[in-house]
Amino acid sequence: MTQATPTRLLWRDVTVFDGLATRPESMAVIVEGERIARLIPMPQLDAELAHGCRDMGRGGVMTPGLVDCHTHIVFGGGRAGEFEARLEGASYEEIARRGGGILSTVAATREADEDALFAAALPRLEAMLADGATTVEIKSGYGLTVADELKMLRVARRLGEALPVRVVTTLLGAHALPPEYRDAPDAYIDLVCEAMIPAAAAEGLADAVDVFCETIAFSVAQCERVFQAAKAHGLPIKAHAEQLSNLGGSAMAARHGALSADHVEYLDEAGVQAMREAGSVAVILPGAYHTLHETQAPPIAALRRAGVPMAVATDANPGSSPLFMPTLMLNLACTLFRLTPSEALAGMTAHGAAALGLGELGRLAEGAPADLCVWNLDAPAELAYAVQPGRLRQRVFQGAISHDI
Ligand SMILES: N=CN[C@@H](CCC(=O)O)C(=O)O
Ligand SMILES: [Zn+2]
Repeated sequence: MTQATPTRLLWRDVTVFDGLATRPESMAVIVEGERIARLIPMPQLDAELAHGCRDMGRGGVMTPGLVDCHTHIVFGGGRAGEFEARLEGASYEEIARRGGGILSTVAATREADEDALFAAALPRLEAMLADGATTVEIKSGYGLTVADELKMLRVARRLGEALPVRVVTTLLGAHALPPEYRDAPDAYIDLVCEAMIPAAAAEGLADAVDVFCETIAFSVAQCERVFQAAKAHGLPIKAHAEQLSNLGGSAMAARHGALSADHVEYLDEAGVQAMREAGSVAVILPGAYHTLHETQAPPIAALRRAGVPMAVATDANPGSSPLFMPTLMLNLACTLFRLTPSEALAGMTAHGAAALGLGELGRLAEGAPADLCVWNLDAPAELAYAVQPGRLRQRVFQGAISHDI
């Protein structure tokens, strides 16, 4: 429930995960307007500091608002049939090659108008907010015509206006080859570069440009052309890469200064080093790995050794990750990929923000934006340890309380 927010809000005795690590002491936190004004050990909280503050309660765990840096939550239709087909033995790639998978969502998304897409996506986004998200990236990629890609991006922008959340939009025109270009993939890339990117940039609808670099999608050379066009329009870039095979898309993306390479199950040492040198974030997507029953995990130890920041996201989409719960991903990142709870939480706060080029977000620090969550927990690790809805006590977005139980 949204409430009128006074200027100064005070929490006492909270355990703080600051976006990178848990603070060792019990803290007091004061929010003033849209910023965190004070973040201090409890003993330093005196009557003068507390004066005039609204008491927001005592105890619990405070984290930055969760940053889900990779989602596809605007789409038409559903893919339960494909889920069944996979359980009967078909692979994700086979389904894609026979025109199902992403292309079946493309057909349903083209059919739907903006209002229908908005109405379908709204509860998905609401579920993420109820689980602590304050920033959610949303990709296009199920339209694959100029008009339908822009339609998806407009819906994403509308979602950000309708709910107390920061929506970051990404143009993913190079997600799959649409049927009408079946024999002319380079001509489709021409369309992405010469029409889609300029139109999205002109209307201010895209905050970044993404590609799917994979044998069932686009080659490294084709993705590189998309990146050149994006950069010519001043848009940051990112890539779905090394999900099902090792094509070298992550290294190419890194050479172009990509914000992130996402999935990266098949990333090799050269790719890790290219990402390290470029400062690209590796976005780990355990939901797709889990749903597709993949067997090759991302090279977590190599990424850790190289100091490549690892983000964690839902990849919420109708096919490979129909999972709309950010905190579930914290658990899966730990259980499937052996991230520590602290690494997983950093992946959905500080590093998730970095993967979007929003370095100021995802941190609890004096002067940082007041996007934060208070959880009914004793320790931050519990967020990754158990999968349990309803633990969110308070959610503050841009200094305003948007959830308070
Ligand atoms: N890998 C490509 N794209 C999406 C899947 C989208 C879909 O299957 O609809 C992903 O991130 O997993
Ligand atoms: Zn994706």
